[in-house]
Amino acid sequence: MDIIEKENIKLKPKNGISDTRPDRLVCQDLTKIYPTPNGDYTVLADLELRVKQGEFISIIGHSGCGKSTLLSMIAGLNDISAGKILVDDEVIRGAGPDRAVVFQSPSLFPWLTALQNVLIGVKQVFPHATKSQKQDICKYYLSKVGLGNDMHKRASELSQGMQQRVGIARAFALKPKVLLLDEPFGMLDSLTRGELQDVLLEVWQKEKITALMVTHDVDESIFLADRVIMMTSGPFASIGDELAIPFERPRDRVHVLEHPDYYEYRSYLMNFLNH
Ligand SMILES: Nc1ncnc2c1ncn2[C@@H]1O[C@H](COP(=O)(O)OP(=O)(O)OP(=O)(O)O)[C@@H](O)[C@H]1O
Repeated sequence: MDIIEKENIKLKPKNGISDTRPDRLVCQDLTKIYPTPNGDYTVLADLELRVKQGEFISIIGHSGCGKSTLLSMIAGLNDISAGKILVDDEVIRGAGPDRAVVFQSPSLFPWLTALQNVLIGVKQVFPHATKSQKQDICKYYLSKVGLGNDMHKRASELSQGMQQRVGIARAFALKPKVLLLDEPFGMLDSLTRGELQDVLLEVWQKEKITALMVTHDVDESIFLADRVIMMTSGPFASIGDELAIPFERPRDRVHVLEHPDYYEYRSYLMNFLNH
């Protein structure tokens, strides 16, 4: 028996922990076909995924396997070729405020302040709230991400890390049912990346929004998630395996790194990616 098999046997029972929370998000037989000049390209085929209310999922897989395609279909920004996506048992049709997205680059309006940038979405999602209620929602989340003193600065005056903090505040301020994060820290230096992972976890811990995050970083996937989903390589990609991460919450980076099971989880994921 080689090391991988041993690790599989040790880890599998932990994946069997029963979770009685209802499903928030379900992908059924999800297929995505892109037409290309050389014919149809089936990126995802018959993908099945169930995510519980309040669960934090990380999605890892090789470059080009279809992670962003999956996320953009859940966001309603990319057509579904076959199958369906349900949020709280209702089939989604296009984008909606119940699903907020944080992209790698937050695409803020540079001439508007951080507060004004967050307000744009809040005005659309809460049209009946008073002006001060809308402002309070934005200020609350901007403070939560550490921009309490910088919310009146124009986006063009903010560092990349600060802009991504605005992106996170903007997503949470919409009070979505599902938060979709597509490599949100991919462009940041490792120190800022760690800081924003902590910020994200802190706000998520309070709000318990169902979250799906695409990442290339195995350590990030473990630190943040309740469950890491491993996608097979495309074409015809789907979910190849999954790993439950039962570390207690709230999580502390040092405790997670020192946990006796940490390197077992890490090598399980690395083995998947390397085979
Ligand atoms: N609009 C499109 N038309 C045709 N092919 C596309 C289109 N968008 C993506 N693809 C292809 O679909 C595949 C999956 O792309 P996707 O961006 O979803 O992968 P990914 O896993 O997120 O990649 P990465 O990790 O590098 O960001 C790739 O082969 C890509 O070239």
